Amino acid sequence: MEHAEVTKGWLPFYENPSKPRFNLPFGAVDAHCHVFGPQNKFPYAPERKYTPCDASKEDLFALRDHLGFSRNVIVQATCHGSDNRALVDALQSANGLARGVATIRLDISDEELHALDKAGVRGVRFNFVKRLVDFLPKDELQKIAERIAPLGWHIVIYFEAPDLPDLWDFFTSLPTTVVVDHMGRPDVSKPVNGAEFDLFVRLMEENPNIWSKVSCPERLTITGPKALNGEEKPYQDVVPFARYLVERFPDRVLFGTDWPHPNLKDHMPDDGLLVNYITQIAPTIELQKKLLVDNPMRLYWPETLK
Ligand SMILES: O=C(O)c1cc(C(=O)O)oc(=O)c1
Repeated sequence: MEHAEVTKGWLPFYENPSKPRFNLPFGAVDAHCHVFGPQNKFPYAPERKYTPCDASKEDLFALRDHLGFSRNVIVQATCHGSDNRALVDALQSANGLARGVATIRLDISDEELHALDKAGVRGVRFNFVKRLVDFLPKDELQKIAERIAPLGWHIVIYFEAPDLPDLWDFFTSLPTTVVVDHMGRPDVSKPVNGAEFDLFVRLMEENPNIWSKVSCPERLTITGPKALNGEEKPYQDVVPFARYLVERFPDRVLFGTDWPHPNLKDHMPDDGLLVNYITQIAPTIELQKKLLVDNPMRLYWPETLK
């Protein structure tokens, strides 16, 4: 099998992250993380826009235990396209402690859809970030939405803030719960009460089916400080945005590490310090429990709550 070279300048995930000072609440879910390959078993998709370092299920589960999470939600990474085999393999190895978000095409058969559901997939991802994917036409996405809705799945959307006005009608027409990746990627140099983030807040305010991941400060930050070298209050420029959403929509927010942090150019965070970041955006025990336990369990393991 041909071995693809890792994209130039690719930053590998942080080795030996520190132990978080923040004790995660019992049953905490890392609701956004990925597995990459390993490519000799699960080759990357021909249409991918980057080739990462492998980041295996074993590495992911070891990180989960080290940081003190109980469960993972593994999101299909764009480098695997709509080939969900690495995701399914990880889900099947997780003893029920992982759920998945897949990427699918409309030509998927009902049998394949049900196999994904059985493996633990509970959602599909629609990606509108130009540097990551060639978009699928919206009418195709609409049809995918109609196929997955009867399974009780939800839709994860990834887009950048300047594209929200154009995508608004599409997003608000979706028939399922909708989860926005990384707060819709606000420009954090703009005010938290400015027009750009106001629009995002309005999206959530007017559409009770729309949730947000308050993840990826390491991606959104401009002035840091970075989660490195023991920094206890990292990414202060992102805090007001995430904290606003956590306090205003406490029952519709999720947090994930985004490990292994694809496409970071500037630095690779120490994941232990990234966990400490959570106390800045969810300052009370009650908010922490909703963000890290109650909300992800309701969305991904509802059967355990009956
Ligand atoms: O911003 C990114 O580069 C990025 C990429 C991917 C992916 O390639 O799936 O997922 C993410 O959550 C974020």
